[in-house]
Amino acid sequence: MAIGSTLSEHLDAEVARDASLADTAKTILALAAASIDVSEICARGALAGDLGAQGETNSDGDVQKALDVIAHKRFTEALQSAPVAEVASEEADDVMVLNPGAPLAVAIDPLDGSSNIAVGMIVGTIFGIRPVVSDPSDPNASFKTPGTTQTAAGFTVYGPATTFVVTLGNGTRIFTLDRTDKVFRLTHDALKVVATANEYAINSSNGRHWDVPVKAFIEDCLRGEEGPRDRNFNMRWTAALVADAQRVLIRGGIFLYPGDGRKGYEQGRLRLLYETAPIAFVMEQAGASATDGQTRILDVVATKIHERSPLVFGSTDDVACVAKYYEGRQPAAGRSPLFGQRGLMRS
Ligand SMILES: O=P(O)(O)OC[C@H]1O[C@](O)(COP(=O)(O)O)[C@@H](O)[C@@H]1O
Ligand SMILES: [Mg+2]
Ligand SMILES: [Mg+2]
Repeated sequence: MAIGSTLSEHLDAEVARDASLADTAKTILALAAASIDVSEICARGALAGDLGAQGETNSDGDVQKALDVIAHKRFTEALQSAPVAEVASEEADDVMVLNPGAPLAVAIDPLDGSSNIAVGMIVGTIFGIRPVVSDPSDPNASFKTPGTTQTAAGFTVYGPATTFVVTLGNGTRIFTLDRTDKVFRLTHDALKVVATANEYAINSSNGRHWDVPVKAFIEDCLRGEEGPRDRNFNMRWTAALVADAQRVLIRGGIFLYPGDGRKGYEQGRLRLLYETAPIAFVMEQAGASATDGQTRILDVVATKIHERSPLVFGSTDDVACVAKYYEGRQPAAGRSPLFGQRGLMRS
């Protein structure tokens, strides 16, 4: 597809390739339209009111900000006009029933990176689309399938530019909002994430709570050229998963939000259905990887809709390197005499 083509044109091409994606394509268009509206609000910043004003606590224990609620409302309204039967939103306790009998279910994080709202930094929206599973005895049945059942996934980044990142299982592409025509235009076709890079993202203020493999991995990165990884690393943490994910797609590197020792953080902070599974689908379709440390994220099945999952994603060699630490094959340099010498253990 030519650079500059619209998201609509891309979706038409995907449906021409696979007619079973027609409902998914309609749903993506509804999500994109809502993203443009939320983008307009973000672009007004403080002129749009106190978007960071605190309200109720959501089912995950996070205090909702005004923009969380606005985005939830706008996206669920938009999905009402799409072939979507059920929505699992971060900002709703239970699965919402929109159009009974429709074929699709959507998991959505309407506003990702909420702590950035009040300071005017990057935020986003994350979504995963999957087929409805009818089970009269379980209202959450559609969301209890592995991430591999997603027909599409993606995210919007409300940053200096608004971008819409999407996969329908045929590569990952980035579309950038053309504010003049109010359409998303293709700017990054069929992304291919580099196999390794010298950049990692982790909230290191949690370092003392990490488990041994993550501590060892980060210690070895910090040792730079003098450690077993033989090179120096740069660190980035935007506090918005979407922004870190877009950077990894374009520049490579690795992102980690592991489980840690804090109460309630045993499985990390991020939610499987509307954060880690969609990001994993986007990453794999761009040639990158995503794991919870032991298991490929796309193989994990949720047992409840707000379930959390550790998340490690990014350049394949770097993710494989973290997996080695989890397998105990790569302890931090200096931890054991066996691994203490530079160059003995290379990733
Ligand atoms: O505040 P922390 O622990 O650094 O966590 C930041 C992470 O939490 C999130 O903000 C969670 O998403 P929400 O803002 O949608 O709850 C991610 O975007 C981000 O990567
Ligand atoms: Mg989020
Ligand atoms: Mg959120």
